[in-house]
Order: sequence, then C-alpha cells, then structure tokens
Amino acid sequence: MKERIRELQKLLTRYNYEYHVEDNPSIPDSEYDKLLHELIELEGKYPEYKTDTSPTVRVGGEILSGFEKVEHSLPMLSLGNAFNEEDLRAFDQRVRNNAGEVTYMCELKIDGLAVSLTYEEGRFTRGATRGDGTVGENITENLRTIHAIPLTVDSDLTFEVRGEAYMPKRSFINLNEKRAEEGKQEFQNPRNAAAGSLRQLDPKLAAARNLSVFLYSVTSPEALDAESQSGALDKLDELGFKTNKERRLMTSIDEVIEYVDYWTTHRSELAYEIDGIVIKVNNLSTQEELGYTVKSPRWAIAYKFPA
Ligand SMILES: COc1nc2nc(N)nc(N)c2nc1C
Repeated sequence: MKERIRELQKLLTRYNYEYHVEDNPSIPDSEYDKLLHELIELEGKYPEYKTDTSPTVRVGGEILSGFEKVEHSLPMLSLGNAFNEEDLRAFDQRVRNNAGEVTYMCELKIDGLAVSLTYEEGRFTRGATRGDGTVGENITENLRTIHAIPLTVDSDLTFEVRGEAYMPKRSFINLNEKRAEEGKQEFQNPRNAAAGSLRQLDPKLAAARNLSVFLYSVTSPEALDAESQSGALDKLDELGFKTNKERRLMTSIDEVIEYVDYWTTHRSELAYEIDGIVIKVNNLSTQEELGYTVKSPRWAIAYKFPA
C-alpha cells in the first residue's frame, strides 16, 4: 500500500507541474481528480505515509487562528518608479554614468501580491507576504494550495525565491459572478481578490481561489550559480518554478521603450493583469556595483502604466 501511495504522490506532482507550470497537461482533469481522490483516501487510511509535500496538501488543511509575523532574511525592497519616456531615459543615463554600457532585462510587472518562498534542502518550508518589507505574515498554508508553487525542488540547497502571487483574469470574473449570485460584495480587481484570498485563515478558501504565481528573483543567485538576472530566471525554470515567459533582454533604452510601448497597448491580451514593466540591469555584479538607495535598487526601475 505504501508503494501505491508513493506512486500516486509522484504521479500527481508531475501532472500538477505539467498543468500549472507548463500549462500543458498530459491527462484530462477527470483523470487527475480520480487519482487525487484515491490518494486522499489512502492517506486518510494510512496517515503515516502522508507528507507535507504530498499533492493532497493543495486542498488546504486546518483553519489558522491568525498569521504569525516573520522576518525576511533580506528586506523585500520596493522599486523606484518611472512614468514616461523621459524618466526611463534618465534612469538609463544614471546607470550608464556609473556602470557604462549595460544589458537590461525587461519583465512584466504582475498586478498581484509580492510573496517570498523559502526552500530548505529542496522542500518548500515557508511562505510570507512582503508586509512592510522587513516583517511579513506567514501564509505558508495558503501558499501550499497554489498549484504553481512546487512543494519540492530537485536541489538540496537552501534558498529563497520571490515573486508575485496573482489571480488570473478568468478566475477573477468567475469569482465575482459567484459572489454576485451569493449576494456578497464583489472584488474591485484581481489584485484585491488575490490579496483577500491569501489573507484567508482557512486554507480551504484560499485553495478554492485558483491563484497562481510568477517568480522573478532568488535571494542568493550565487546559490544557483547565476551571474545574471536572465541566468537566475533560467535556473528557476530548471528547478520547476513558474516564471514569466514575456521577459526580454535589451541592449538599449530605445529597445526598452519599444517593449514598454508594445505592452502598454497589448496588455489586455494577457490572461493576467499587469500594472507596468520592470527594467533591471541584467548582470548581477553590475547590480552590486550600482547598489541601493535607502529603499530601492539603483539597478532597477518600474515603469508604471498610466492609470
Ligand atoms: C528586484 O526587485 C523586484 N523585482 C521585480 N520584478 C518583477 N518582474 N516584478 C516585480 N514586482 C518586482 N519587484 C521587485 C521589488
């Protein structure tokens, strides 16, 4: 019986990755649900074989009485903003005055909730909100229910990844339709819906909200021996994390402005909401050279779309 449980745990973990990270399932949902219910039943009968990395934890565990405060290993920074082409050119000028010619990594700025995920010897052990940047809330149980977050990764390293949890537009529309039917107040936008979902004390409610995540940084890139932001993101892909595929490397601010203009007009085609574009110096040692102001990196800027 233990073999069957282990086999189901492995199978469902792979199917989950194919569906929620690769967006390319190899089996129909009905087959996935059948296997999941078999595993829930077997783990119920043989609890000694249920682990906290089993695919069944995605359905949510017991209700919490509150969220404990947790201190971030490194502060979760905020980004300086740019609102127009002039701001972007000024950012580029400052960077090149200090670091010479650079390559930029451009990434979509997902309109969700910043989260930090800690992996110890390859297991997801803690998840937290950004909070005030230094202290956040421990929302591990709710984050476990997000299928795009791997519960284990193929690495015995200990590291922390950061990204944005969000609610896809489709899930947002369905949720508000349901709330309207139930006479409940609808959410203003997917960001509020995602934030409200992750602040639920009952993980079963969070599990029902179809949240997802895009990861965009690892606190110790050297742990993954990455030398650039693009290298770090490729490493995250290899480890089974979900990253955003619209990222592009640019060698000039003119290209960056083109990319910003493109998404200003095409963001409605995306399955999720974005509120801007993040531009980062790609090379990690150049990032260190440029350093930080009191609260933001000098090597990155967030272009915000006009409201
Ligand atoms: C390096 O720091 C950051 N990088 C980011 N990257 C993307 N794509 N989106 C963000 N919201 C973001 N936020 C921060 C603080």
